[in-house]
Amino acid sequence: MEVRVANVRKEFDRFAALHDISLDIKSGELIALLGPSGSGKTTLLRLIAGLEKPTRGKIYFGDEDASHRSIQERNVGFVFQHYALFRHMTVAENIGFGLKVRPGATRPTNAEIHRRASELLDLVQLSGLEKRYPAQLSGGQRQRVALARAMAIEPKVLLLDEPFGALDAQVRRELRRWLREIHDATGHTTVFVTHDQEEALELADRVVVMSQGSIEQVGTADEVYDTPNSPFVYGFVGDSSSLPVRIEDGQLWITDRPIGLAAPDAPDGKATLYFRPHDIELLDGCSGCIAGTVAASRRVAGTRRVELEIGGAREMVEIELPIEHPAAQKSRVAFRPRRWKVFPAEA
Ligand SMILES: Nc1ncnc2c1ncn2[C@@H]1O[C@H](COP(=O)(O)OP(=O)(O)OP(=O)(O)O)[C@@H](O)[C@H]1O
Repeated sequence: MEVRVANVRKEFDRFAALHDISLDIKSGELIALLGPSGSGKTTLLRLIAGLEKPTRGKIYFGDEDASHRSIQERNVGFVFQHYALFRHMTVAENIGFGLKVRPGATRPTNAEIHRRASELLDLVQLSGLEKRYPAQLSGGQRQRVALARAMAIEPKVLLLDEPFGALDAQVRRELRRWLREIHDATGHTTVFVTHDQEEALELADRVVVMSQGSIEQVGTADEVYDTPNSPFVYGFVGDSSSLPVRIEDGQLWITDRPIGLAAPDAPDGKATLYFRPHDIELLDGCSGCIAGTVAASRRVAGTRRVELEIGGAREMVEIELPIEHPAAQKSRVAFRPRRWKVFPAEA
């Protein structure tokens, strides 16, 4: 089911948690809402679910305006961070619950509910555990059951609010891969909330980067990582380095030197250059590049982070080199970023 969020604003006591958000989610897509705490991810998810009503704007399910439909009428499946399984019900009963409480004629027979629960247990790779109670499962297993329960009602949309947030890093990574496989097998339109950029980039067809109640950028993992469209996205999705520069006639300068980068469309004046610390080309000589003195260097996992003091500008910038790269030992390093962007300097 395609979902369209059209100019949605959400206020709580006049505080705007979401400012006029628009987002088109395609049928069968796996979308990650990514942003820091308080950016509005959960509010957007709850609006799509029907757990909140927009202050302004509309939410469409297909062609239908669903803004005032209840969560049951929207037929969405929801999984929360903290396993909301019924403690006194077995795994199979938990999974079948949504079907069992369906009214009258729409309620499947017990045999059908049983069959559906078995199918879903197979899908989430928990066959054999149907008679266990939630307390007898690991955290990761409980979240698989929660997902099976959400899928049992054949939802039009699956909404997952940090479903792996309470689990340790390794289980999270396993479940992440597993969720992607389940999604590819079932094709549910899925919206996934996370504040973990690695999770969003690995899992989602498209990532929606949110900040302070607004959408900063929507794109595939590659688009959001390789071509961030704001300083916020540079900083939040992956590592970034920045340097104050000046633009004159479309050329970038640091103090009295042009650095060999052209931004013909940028207005003259102060600006900030952003790039990824690893996405650079080291140069031997330097007429038209960025040059600096190695001030510090440290090992970070499989790479070496080198802090350069940029001549004259008294600015520090960080680049990333292979661990044993000789340039890290040299006192002078010259480089040019491969992919970069300039944004007007903040006033
Ligand atoms: N029911 C509410 N009443 C008042 N303010 C709320 C309510 N729900 C959310 N907010 C506020 O709206 C803003 C967005 O909250 P939201 O929970 O959507 O953020 P989030 O990005 O999901 O954060 P987190 O990652 O911490 O869950 C926050 O400033 C929050 O305090």
